[in-house]
Amino acid sequence: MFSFFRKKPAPPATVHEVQQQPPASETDAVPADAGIAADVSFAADPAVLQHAPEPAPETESFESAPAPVAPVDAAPVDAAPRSWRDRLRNSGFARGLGAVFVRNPKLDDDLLDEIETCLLSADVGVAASTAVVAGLRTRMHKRQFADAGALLATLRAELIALLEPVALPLNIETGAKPFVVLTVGVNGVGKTTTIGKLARRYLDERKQVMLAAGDTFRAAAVEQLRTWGERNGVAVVAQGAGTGLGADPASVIFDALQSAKARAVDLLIADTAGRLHTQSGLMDELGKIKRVLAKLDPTAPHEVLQVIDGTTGQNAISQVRQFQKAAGVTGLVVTKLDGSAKGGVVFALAREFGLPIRFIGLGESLHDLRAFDPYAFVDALLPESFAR
Ligand SMILES: Nc1nc2c(ncn2[C@@H]2O[C@H](COP(=O)(O)OP(=O)(O)OP(=O)(O)O)[C@@H](O)[C@H]2O)c(=O)[nH]1
Repeated sequence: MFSFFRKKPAPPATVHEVQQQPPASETDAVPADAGIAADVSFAADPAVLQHAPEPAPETESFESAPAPVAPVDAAPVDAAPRSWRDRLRNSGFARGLGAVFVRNPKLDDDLLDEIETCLLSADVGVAASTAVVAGLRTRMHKRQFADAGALLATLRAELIALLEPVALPLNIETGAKPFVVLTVGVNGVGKTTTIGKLARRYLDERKQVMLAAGDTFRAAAVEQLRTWGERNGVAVVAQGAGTGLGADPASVIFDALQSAKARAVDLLIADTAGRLHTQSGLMDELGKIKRVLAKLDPTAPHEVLQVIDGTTGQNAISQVRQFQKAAGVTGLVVTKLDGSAKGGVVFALAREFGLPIRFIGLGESLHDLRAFDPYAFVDALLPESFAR
């Protein structure tokens, strides 16, 4: 079904494989002439050569077998989005606070201790939990709450106030063309899946999107992006030979930016391999990717988006600290908040770093990557009767 082309450009330039399939139902979402399979040529460029040690593969074209279905493709595209509350139903936060308030408890220090325990066990973190409960305690001692309901209303307001400063949407309309998003994070947090969902979101906004398969460590990640790209009409730049494994990620992403610029793409989203924040060599590689991108566009990447697994708990804090140091993180995505008892990490991150939380992942469907909305998030976590 899908045609793959392996090209042998003028040596010794890198060979990257690029495919574009017009989407079955949205041909107009991506202009026909946006396809880059037919004319991609990677002319020898000193900057490319400097970062491209891979030998060029033989020229070859063949019909591929259907690619394996990646999770993001398997997700029903047009399934009706489920509510935040529905998605966060398993949150320990919601259950814990619900249990505390359901019996209309007495306004006393024990109640505040119970609330603090709920916040701590949902991974809100010591600093944020203590600050929130201390504020409630002061007001309670000043007799500012008529009943438990009034206290809960203030708790809601305090939690929203913690999150509001970080609820800053990702704005790709900055004049940068393309706007470059470099996606980073530890292994398995949901980077590749998030990229597929993000690409879909911006395709739906009629943006021309390109993906760079900079995860040259995990074959499935490259396949996942390729499959996704083929089915949605999004060009994917990857190392040309088969899996693309072992290629220099900086080189792949550099070439992707070059292609994206040549084709006036609006948004380039680059995947990177998962790495432990404690692996200093791999962390340094992110710095190299940024330096190489800056050779083509001194303002790129325009967003370094760190994906955090919302079930990670407080370890998320040290992850962000290390990635911020190595890659200058400018925004966060917190995934897997569905099915997590620990959604409180969002508050801990907000308080600790003040970094924009761009999106949160509430499930595996394409609709489940939501722009971060602190009101909807907090109301989904609090007992239903108190949500505004
Ligand atoms: N429930 C749930 N699962 C998610 C969410 N986001 C991602 N996942 C799942 O998390 C798993 C890992 O996702 P990947 O996108 O492969 O993770 P990755 O960060 O690219 O992995 P590495 O390349 O190994 O670093 C997949 O099974 C995804 O479907 C989410 O918001 N909710």
